[in-house]
Amino acid sequence: MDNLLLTAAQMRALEQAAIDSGVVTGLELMERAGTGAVDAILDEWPDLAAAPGRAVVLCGPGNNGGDGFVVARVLVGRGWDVEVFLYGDAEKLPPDARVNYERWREVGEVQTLTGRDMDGRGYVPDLTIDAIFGTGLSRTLSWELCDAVKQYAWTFTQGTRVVALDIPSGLSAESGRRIPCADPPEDRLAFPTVSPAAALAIDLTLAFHAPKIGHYLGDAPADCGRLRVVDIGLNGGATDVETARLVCGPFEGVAKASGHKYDHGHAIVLTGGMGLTGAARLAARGALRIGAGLVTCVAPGPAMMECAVQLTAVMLRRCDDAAALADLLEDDRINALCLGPGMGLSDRAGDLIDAALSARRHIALDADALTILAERDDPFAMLHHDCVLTPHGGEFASLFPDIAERLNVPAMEGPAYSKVDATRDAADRAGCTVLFKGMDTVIADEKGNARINAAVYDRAAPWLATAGAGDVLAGIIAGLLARGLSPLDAASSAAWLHVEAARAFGPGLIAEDLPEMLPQVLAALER
Ligand SMILES: NC(=O)C1=CN([C@@H]2O[C@H](COP(=O)(O)OP(=O)(O)OC[C@H]3O[C@@H](n4cnc5c(N)ncnc54)[C@H](OP(=O)(O)O)[C@@H]3O)[C@@H](O)[C@H]2O)[C@@H](O)CC1
Ligand SMILES: [K+]
Repeated sequence: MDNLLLTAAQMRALEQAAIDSGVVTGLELMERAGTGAVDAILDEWPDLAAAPGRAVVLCGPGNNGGDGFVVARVLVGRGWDVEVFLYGDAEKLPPDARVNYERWREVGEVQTLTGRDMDGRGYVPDLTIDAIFGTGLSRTLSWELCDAVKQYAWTFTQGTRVVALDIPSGLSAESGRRIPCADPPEDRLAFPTVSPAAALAIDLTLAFHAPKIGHYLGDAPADCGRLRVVDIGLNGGATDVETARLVCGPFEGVAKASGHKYDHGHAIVLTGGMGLTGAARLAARGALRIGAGLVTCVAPGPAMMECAVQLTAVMLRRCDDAAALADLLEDDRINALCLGPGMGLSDRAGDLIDAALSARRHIALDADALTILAERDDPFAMLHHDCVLTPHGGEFASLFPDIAERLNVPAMEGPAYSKVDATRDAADRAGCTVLFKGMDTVIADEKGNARINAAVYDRAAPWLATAGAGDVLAGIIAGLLARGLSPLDAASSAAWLHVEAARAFGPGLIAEDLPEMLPQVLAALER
């Protein structure tokens, strides 16, 4: 289950296609955006609807600024007192924005958005509208703009509701990251520049038509405040360019159909040595709770007793070396493996990984398995398209150093390289599905499909940052692979369920709780 997210270029293409087809003009879309924004704001804060107040609208040089002029005019029409500032040259506004600039000029003044005078208005507005940049931001922001917005924000953000039109100004609609501000002049070096997106402390972001990919990545969830979508009457989201989708639920196959236990697969989880089996046992519990028919922990001799006293429904087999694992995998009912949690970095662990990869099963590779691969000359030589790699940021940088470097350099111009691009490139190189963890988990496969499982906005799950949570995720993936989901669907569903389990438990969560919350999460899906 998923929802389409758009790049800035796709949004422009949709808009252009609608305009070219003659069903709507750009001016009508801008009117709908501005009117829809005011409706959404007054719906969000009924006190503002009940008593019109004072607003400040900060407009920029493109169509986002045009939306701002519409908002200003509509607010005045509803009894508001509005001041408008423009960053840029009114003569150079694009045509639709220019029309709305002129319409606004019939209603009120336009002041210049500079550092001067921004901090001395003599009142605190009830509402501030950020309409400086939208999806067209394409390069480093000038110091003068950043300074002006900072001065305004420092004086007024306490007490004013701040709303960003489409996306907070300064954020890339592709990467969700802040595009840097230019360095200050020599005599202002002591005054740090701050991105308008951060300085304004935005309470609400109103995305027009659909969320953009950047709304769910990088700095955006912290900078956007709440995120709402404003319908501007554009049809659908179909584009001919591959894009990313937001994971909004588990994929087909997670709900359990009737059948014998072997119809639901047999997952095995390789443990570490004595004293190091906890991570694998957590993973195994996740695999079993998500419905794998059978789950077996596979442990070396010295760790057998430790596992035996802890496991009941999860089965246990001894396996001392790669040859023993290869023998075990002669049983073709074993259809999925989980490798890595607590496995250690020994040569034995490396040999076990090779034996597993040679046996061509569905395999979730996590933690130590990723570290072992990253140390190899060719980490991806033995991977195949039934594998899922689940790196966090550090593991991703070890496995794909050049891709991580490209992702981490500040984006000076658009469209910015995003975590979606990076994960897609990583999956292409690895030849399998990659799940790049974070609050903005991105899942991509080797065919170019990409999805975002966002634990942000009203799905925030801060309690997931706890030891062992990643091991459970790897186990849930292995369980879903055993049940026959494709690597992309297994990884996406697992990421979604993992966040839902954390949210269902709430504060105080520890990793052991995650598998135990899955029945409740699954039951809620059936209601
Ligand atoms: N698509 C749709 O369906 C609809 C879109 N709508 C709205 O339009 C918005 C997109 O409009 P947009 O393309 O004009 O982009 P926007 O962000 O306003 O500004 C770009 C301008 O800024 C300039 N510029 C760029 N970077 C800069 C910098 N660092 N410093 C200084 N200047 C910089 C750039 O100049 P240039 O690069 O051309 O030199 C250009 O002039 C979208 O977010 C939504 O709000 C709605 O009306 C409803 C329908
Ligand atoms: K904006």
